[in-house]
Amino acid sequence: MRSNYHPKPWALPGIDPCQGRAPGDPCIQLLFTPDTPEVRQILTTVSEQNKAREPSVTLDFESAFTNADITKAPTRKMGMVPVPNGQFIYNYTLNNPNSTRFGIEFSIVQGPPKNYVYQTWFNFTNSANDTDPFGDSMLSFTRAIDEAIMLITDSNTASLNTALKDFPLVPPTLANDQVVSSLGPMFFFCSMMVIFICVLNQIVTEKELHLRHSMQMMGLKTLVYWFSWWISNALLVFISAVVICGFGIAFGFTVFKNSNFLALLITFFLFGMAMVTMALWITTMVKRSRTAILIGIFLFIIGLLFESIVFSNSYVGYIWYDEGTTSVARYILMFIPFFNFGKIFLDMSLFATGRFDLLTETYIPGPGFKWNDLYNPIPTDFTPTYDDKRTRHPDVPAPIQSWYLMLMNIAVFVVLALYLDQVVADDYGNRRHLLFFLDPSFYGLNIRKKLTIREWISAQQNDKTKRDAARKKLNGGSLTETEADDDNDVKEEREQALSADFETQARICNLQKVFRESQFRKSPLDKIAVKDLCLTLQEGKLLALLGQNGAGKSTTMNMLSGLTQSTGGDALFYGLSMNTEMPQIRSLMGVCPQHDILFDDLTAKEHIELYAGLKNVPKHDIPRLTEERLKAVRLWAVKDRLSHTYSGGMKRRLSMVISTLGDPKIIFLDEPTTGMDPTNRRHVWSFIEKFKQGRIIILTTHSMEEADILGDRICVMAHGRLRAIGNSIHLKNKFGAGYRISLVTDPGNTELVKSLIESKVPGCILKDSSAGALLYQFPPSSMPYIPKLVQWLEGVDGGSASARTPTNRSTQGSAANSGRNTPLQPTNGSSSGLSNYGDGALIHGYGISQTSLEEVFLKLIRDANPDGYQGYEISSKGKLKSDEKEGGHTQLRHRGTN
Ligand SMILES: Nc1ncnc2c1ncn2[C@@H]1O[C@H](COP(=O)(O)OP(=O)(O)OP(=O)(O)O)[C@@H](O)[C@H]1O
Repeated sequence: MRSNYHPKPWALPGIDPCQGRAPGDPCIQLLFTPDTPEVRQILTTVSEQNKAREPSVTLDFESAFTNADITKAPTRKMGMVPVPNGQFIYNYTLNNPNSTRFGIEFSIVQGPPKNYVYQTWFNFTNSANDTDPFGDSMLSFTRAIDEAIMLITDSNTASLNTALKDFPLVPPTLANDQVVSSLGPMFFFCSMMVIFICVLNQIVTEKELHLRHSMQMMGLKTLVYWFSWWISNALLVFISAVVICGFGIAFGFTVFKNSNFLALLITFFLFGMAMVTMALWITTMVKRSRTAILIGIFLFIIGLLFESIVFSNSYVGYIWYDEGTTSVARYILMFIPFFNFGKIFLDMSLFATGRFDLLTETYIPGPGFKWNDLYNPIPTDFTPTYDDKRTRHPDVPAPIQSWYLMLMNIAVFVVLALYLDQVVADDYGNRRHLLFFLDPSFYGLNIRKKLTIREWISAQQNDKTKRDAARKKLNGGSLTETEADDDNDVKEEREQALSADFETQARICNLQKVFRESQFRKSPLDKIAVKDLCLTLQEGKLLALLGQNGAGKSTTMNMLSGLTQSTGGDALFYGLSMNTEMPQIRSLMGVCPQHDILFDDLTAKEHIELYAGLKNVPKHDIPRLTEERLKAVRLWAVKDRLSHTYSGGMKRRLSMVISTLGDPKIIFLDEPTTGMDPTNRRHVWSFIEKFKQGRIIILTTHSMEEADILGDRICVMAHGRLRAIGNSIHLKNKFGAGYRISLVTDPGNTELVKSLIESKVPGCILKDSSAGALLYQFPPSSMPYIPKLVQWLEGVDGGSASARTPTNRSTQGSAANSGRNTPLQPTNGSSSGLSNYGDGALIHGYGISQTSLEEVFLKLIRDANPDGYQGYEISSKGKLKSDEKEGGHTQLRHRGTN
């Protein structure tokens, strides 16, 4: 602050000029009453005296105001205006704040002695026309009046009696409207932001839980998905807009009472919809719900500050339209819905409630917001002359512009949401080309020629040749594994899949999936999850897909079910190509994905109704279907419980049932029985077994028992490649170690028994011999000798060994006939017997077992991982731990295997 130790005197100036709200605006210099000759004489003297002091100020008499002029603001600079009385001065300055510089009311007592009593009205505010009694402006005025009185009268006999009074200020009764108009944008913004954050969270959670994918696999179209979100929220936004307007009116806020209801409703609705659409757009770029909520809160805070600071009054609210503010800021802000909302709500508040002028501390009442005001530029104030062009903000656009901008916001966000939804990679790595919209197939126009099966196969082969060449180049001229290394069955399967003459309902040709290290270039480090898979699939047959963790089973299922795009190859289902006709395939398809994709807040019954609806199941069939399917998997009793209260196994069963809705011809079951207890698992098996008639089913599992029982054909994958294929018996015979027989004899007869066995079964291998207990392994080459040996052991060939018929006879015969074991009566293919024919019997007991599917699986996995497979527990030397060997049969503990 400036110090002033030696203040200097200065001459008091004359009466300074009046001023309107803005420089040059109309104003009144003086309102005076009563209009008597004596008063006019005093004021004429004042005017003349002042000319010398302030030549720029002309204090001429104007024509008198009548009571009818009480609300008429000045339309030009006026001098001294006679008014009817002091009350008029009060009312006039209240109705037209800051328009008048001074008021004066004389009550001259004629005497003697003569007493000049007068009261001066002044404007005790900080803005235009401020004439506070402590400033020189007020002092000059009273000096001028007193001087004039002294000049025209005998100062020895007359006396002066002066009083001061300030102009009336804002009536405090309208304070609540001031709160609404200044805090309104903030408050109503908050209510819409709640919906915004909810939408963000719900959609991203749905994405995170893959619920959307599941619905899409069940036939939900992308546009329908977005539209359903948009329309359901439109309803919510409409209800909340009605509630907000209703509350505003019920609480009697002027901004609501004095505004056109429809205009208000549309404003809130458009703002809500713009925010909802903005949320839809943001969800396309966010994968985790936590991130979505953080973004929502961030925008909420920014918006709140914006509304509370920027749009709380017209000084800052219209700053964007000032000449000094760069228009770039305004153009950017136009894309933010809460900017557009804040602007129009401020406009409405100004029209409806007027405004509280912070600088002048004056309440300026508004005329109300009518429909037509949407098209009127914003007035600078709401004096009765606000229709006058000069009193309007020249650059502030009419309120309707905010509606147009919010509609523009909605359109832009819709386009962005739909576009980014296609080009931003999802959790499965799916994304379309940046220019996907130029492809006619995107619009359902299939201009590609439908290929014959021969052409299709040839296209797949050409494609593979190119891929191989590219990979060879990338790997420095070699391919790590080729088809030549494949097992014979796998080769045969490939030939069938690639033969146009082989008739089958579905075939997979050279299917490949590469997960890229980099989005931009190929690299030797790219993960080949599935490599040139060729398979044939037949109706009524279930194909069980086995493989270690990370073998590529789920990726295969995901590609076939359209969840992930393949990076090479194709599949044909009933003549429809997976790559180009997935929407048609989806209508034939049912999927039970690896992870349950259920809505927490829906019951089992509601899930079935939802998905049956998506699958176009006739409405009248749904109740019957619900009962039949839920009973089949034993969920009928809990059909009305919310799915989040279900156990893991129950959820799995529900997912399984969902995959069977809509009578699909192709069903993908990814580990359908994970987490189920043995009883329920058997129910599900039974259901699958019945359901597979006339359908193609592909099932992945880690349960060898399940594959053994359900699989008409079993294939084993490792490192994305098919390693073996065939029915259970075929695989056991081909890859198993053959049979194992354990015998118990007297220790003294050990050598005799050994020589007998070895003579009966050439090529058998003694694995263990201790204290009369012998363990033999018979390789597949010795299979022809096994029946004879068993007869000998049973004593039915008249030999010396004797044992009673095993109580737990193998079902191998029937299994061999059908190519697999009987469902629901699983067997490990073993039998056992116990000699009890007295002390003379050579063999006291024996047990026989065939290699299990698990052993076959483990062998194949070991062969595929010569250096040890990290998915299994291995010792430091890379050998299996000894405590994991059971009864001579190697048992591997598989991580994550049920
Ligand atoms: N989105 C992805 N990005 C990168 N690599 C992936 C992706 N999804 C899968 N993979 C890789 O692809 C390989 C095959 O995975 P997949 O899920 O198909 O195996 P799986 O046989 O189903 O295994 P599990 O039995 O554990 O379910 C794995 O090495 C995995 O790490």
